[in-house]
Amino acid sequence: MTAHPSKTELSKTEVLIEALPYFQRYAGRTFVVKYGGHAMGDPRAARDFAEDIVLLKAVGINPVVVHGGGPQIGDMLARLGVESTFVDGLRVTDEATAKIAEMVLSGAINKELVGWLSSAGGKALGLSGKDGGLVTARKVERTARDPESNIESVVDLGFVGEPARVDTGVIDTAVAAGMIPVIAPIAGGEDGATYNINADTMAGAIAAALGAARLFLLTDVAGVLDGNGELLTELDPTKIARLREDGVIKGGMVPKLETCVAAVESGCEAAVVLDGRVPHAMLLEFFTARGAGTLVSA
Ligand SMILES: Nc1ncnc2c1ncn2[C@@H]1O[C@H](COP(=O)(O)OP(=O)(O)O)[C@@H](O)[C@H]1O
Ligand SMILES: CC(=O)N[C@@H](CCC(=O)OP(=O)(O)O)C(=O)O
Repeated sequence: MTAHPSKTELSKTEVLIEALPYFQRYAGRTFVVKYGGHAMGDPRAARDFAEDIVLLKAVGINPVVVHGGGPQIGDMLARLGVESTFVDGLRVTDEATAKIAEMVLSGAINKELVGWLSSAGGKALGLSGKDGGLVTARKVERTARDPESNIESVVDLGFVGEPARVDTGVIDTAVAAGMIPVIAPIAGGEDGATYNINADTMAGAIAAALGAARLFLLTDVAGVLDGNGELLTELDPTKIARLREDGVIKGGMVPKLETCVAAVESGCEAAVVLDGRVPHAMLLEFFTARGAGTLVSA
């Protein structure tokens, strides 16, 4: 006699069948996933994240992970008695801070993530922008206008960089060998200095260079919130500019949304800001019709 599947078993198959068109449509495409330092705190969430990435790889999508580590750099600087200041979500970085940022990002966090992915059954390759000439940085130039005198002056952020050139050769080689690249947002400049790059900016530049189909930014909020704390489920570049002018988008959300806009304007189908603390947030967003977080499209 044939045993009939239970209701639970059937609902499991429904989930897989619901995901089938997505597997088919995106097999062979690249997803860049940025894992923010704030989302990394919880080991359970980290394990779920690693499983999601390994599952993407298993269904034929090529995930490329770029990680942050802002809070972890902050903890290390505090332990060493060094203070940090931020301008528009960017850490003002002197030479000593750049060394510590490299140690925390390329050393501790990068290897921790590689470890989680290996435990989930993936083959991960830890890199920074320096490896294989992946990213060449240039110094970030920022100006600020004094509200009283209306005079504009240059704000020196020190060794804060942005990607000037991206050579994806090392990523292509890793992906061809079945590996998952895991990238720390540190790069060398033409001047030989080490630059600290905001991880969202790094992820956006890599997504553009790879022609990624999706950019996911995993953080510690449900997505982009309006002035009343309500989730904004869909945004475009015009709406984002308005929210920024109104002061609704501040701090760490500024580089995140600048990155989303740059990504969708350079051909990425969509960028999504998601809550990385929610179990399997990325799979839910991508493989089900329900969606989660804030979807940015052109
Ligand atoms: N409109 C907004 N909606 C949601 N978060 C916002 C908004 N404006 C500012 N933020 C801040 O941005 C933070 C996310 O950026 P950040 O701290 O850099 O995270 P991560 O380490 O994940 O990159 C949120 O925790 C929140 O404090
Ligand atoms: C220039 C700059 O601000 N660099 C960041 C790099 C890490 C980062 O971006 O981490 P999150 O994604 O966790 O915020 C920093 O020093 O904090």
